[in-house]
This record gives sequence, structure tokens and C-alpha cells, in this order.
Amino acid sequence: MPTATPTTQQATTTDFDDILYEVEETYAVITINRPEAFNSFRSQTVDELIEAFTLAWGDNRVRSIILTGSGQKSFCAGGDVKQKAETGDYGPSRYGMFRISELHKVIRSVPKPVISAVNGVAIGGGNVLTTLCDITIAASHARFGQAGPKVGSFDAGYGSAFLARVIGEKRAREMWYFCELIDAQKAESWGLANEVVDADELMPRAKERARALGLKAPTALRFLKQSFNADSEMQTGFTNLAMSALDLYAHSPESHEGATAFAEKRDPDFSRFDGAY
Ligand SMILES: CC(C)(COP(=O)(O)OP(=O)(O)OC[C@H]1O[C@@H](n2cnc3c(N)ncnc32)[C@H](O)[C@@H]1OP(=O)(O)O)[C@@H](O)C(=O)NCCC(=O)NCCSC(=O)CCC(=O)c1ccccc1C(=O)O
Repeated sequence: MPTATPTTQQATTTDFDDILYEVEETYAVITINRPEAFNSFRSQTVDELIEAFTLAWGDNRVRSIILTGSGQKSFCAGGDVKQKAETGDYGPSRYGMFRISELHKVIRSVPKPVISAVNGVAIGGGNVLTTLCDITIAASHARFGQAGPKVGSFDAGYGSAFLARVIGEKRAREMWYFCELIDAQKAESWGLANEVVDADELMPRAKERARALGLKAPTALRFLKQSFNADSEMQTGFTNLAMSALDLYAHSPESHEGATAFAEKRDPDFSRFDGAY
């Protein structure tokens, strides 16, 4: 695990295509900036998010990190299903890999609290991202859900196991099996959100919480985060297995039918696939 030793002053803003990265006062704000695609992520987005979290990790000015999406409609709509329907993958990536699992791991490993400011829909891989954040603040119009079984995908790692730990087994199964969105109030009552605020209060409140974290002892926060993580660390093994399984599944006709149906704006027809074995 990398350790942050004092280095020369780092950049406050960095050029990215799919995200925005800014350091303000004692916190970094990372914004998924693909509103035309409902802030869904492609491989490049994931590469850039990993880089942004790594920058925040090594920057001694940064005591906490806010993750949000641009606009009012979407926090993150998960994987870019249209891209997947078109090319069978999530598009070109710097390292030739779709590194979603590494993104999950860096959100957990960065030894600074991560606050998700959920400004709209958090669905599929987007719901996994907010679930993994240390603290979630939701706008009152935010909605949360999983979508994999509708579009031919699943996250059998943190996306299911850690979600179950956060909201409970029955609720996690309900979310994954039925793929229905829940509103912000329900998310709060299920423990998926720490608090719900009006939309125009979302970023001010997230920044207020970040400022409060900036006053706390950083080493104590670091050990606490690592301590909270330790108890669910065995799920990392499941995550590695899950991603290998998903890699195989993503090339299957069933998965292709899910993504294609979404891109073609029709209901998927999974009737020809045999789930009995
Ligand atoms: C988000 C919706 C509920 C919003 O519904 P609505 O308000 O009615 O708006 P729409 O008209 O549906 O959408 C507006 C506009 O945005 C486009 N869009 C929405 N979502 C996506 C998306 N995910 N990818 C690409 N484009 C998207 C939509 O097509 C519209 O475009 P127009 O051009 O205006 O027509 C609803 O849109 C919805 O349900 N979206 C799909 C959500 C979804 O299925 N997400 C993916 C789930 S699977 C996933 O995230 C896997 C992620 C992942 O990569 C992963 C994670 C962890 C482990 C492994 C993996 C993996 O490899 O798969």
C-alpha cells in the first residue's frame, strides 16, 4: 500500500476529459462529467477517476474527498451501456483494461474519508460507487438502484457483498433482483445515505462536512478508515473472483442481449437463456 510522504506542492486542477478534479481548502472535489451520457462511465472515465483519487491520496493539503456528478439528473448511471452495446466493451483505456475493480479498491484504500454527494440517479455501478464511499449525502430527488439483471451485468463482489453489509441481506437482494430505484428518503432509512438535503444544499453541505473533517486528526481518521475496512477486507477476494466471472459473462449472448436492448430502447428478451445449470 502506498504511503504519502510530503512532496513538492501539487497541481490544484488537472486536465481530464471525463471528470473534473479540483482542490479547495482542505478537500478535493471529483466530479464525473459526462452529463450527455447520464454520467455513466467508460474505461477512460474509470482510468481518470483512479488517477484523481491517487492525486488526492498523495496531496497533503487534501484531508477528505467529495465524489459527485455534474448536473442535477445523475450522480452516475454505472457502465456506459451504449458503448458496451456498440463495441462489446467500455471503450479504449490507457492500460488496455477496464479497471473498475481498481477504482473500487482505491476508494476503499485512500486513507482519507470519501463523501459521495448524490445529485441524482445512482444506478448500477454508480450505486456501487456511492455504497463504497465513507459517507453519503443525498439530494432529496436522488434515487438509488441496481440494474445489472436488466442489462446483462452483475457485481458479485463489493457491489453485492458490501451492499448487503451496509443495508442488510434482504434489502440488497431486493435491490439486485428487482432492479427498482428507491428514493432518497428510503435510502436514508435503509442506511445507504447518511442524510438527505435539498438539491441546492447538496454541495454546500458536502463541503461543510469536508471542512469539518479537515479539522480532525488525519492520522486518527486514517487508522479509523483502515479499521472499518479491515472487517470487510475478505470481500476483496470475492471481488477479484467476481470480476473474472463478469469478464467471461460480458462476452455471453445473454449479456449482449441486455446491453443491446437498452441501446435499442426495448425490453430485453432473456427467455432463450437457460439459468438452470
Ligand atoms: C438512469 C435511468 C434510470 C434514467 O432514466 P430516465 O430519467 O428515464 O432517462 P433516460 O431517457 O433513460 O436516459 C437519459 C439518457 O441517458 C442515457 N443513459 C442513461 N443511462 C446510461 C448508461 N448507463 N449508459 C449510457 N447511456 C445512458 C439514455 O440512453 C438516454 O440517452 P438519450 O440519448 O437521451 O436517449 C435510465 O436511463 C437507466 O436505467 N439507465 C441504465 C442504467 C444502467 O443499466 N446502468 C448500467 C448498469 S450495469 C453497470 O453499471 C455495470 C457497471 C460496471 O461496469 C461494473 C461495475 C462493477 C463490476 C463490474 C462492472 C462491469 O464490468 O459491468
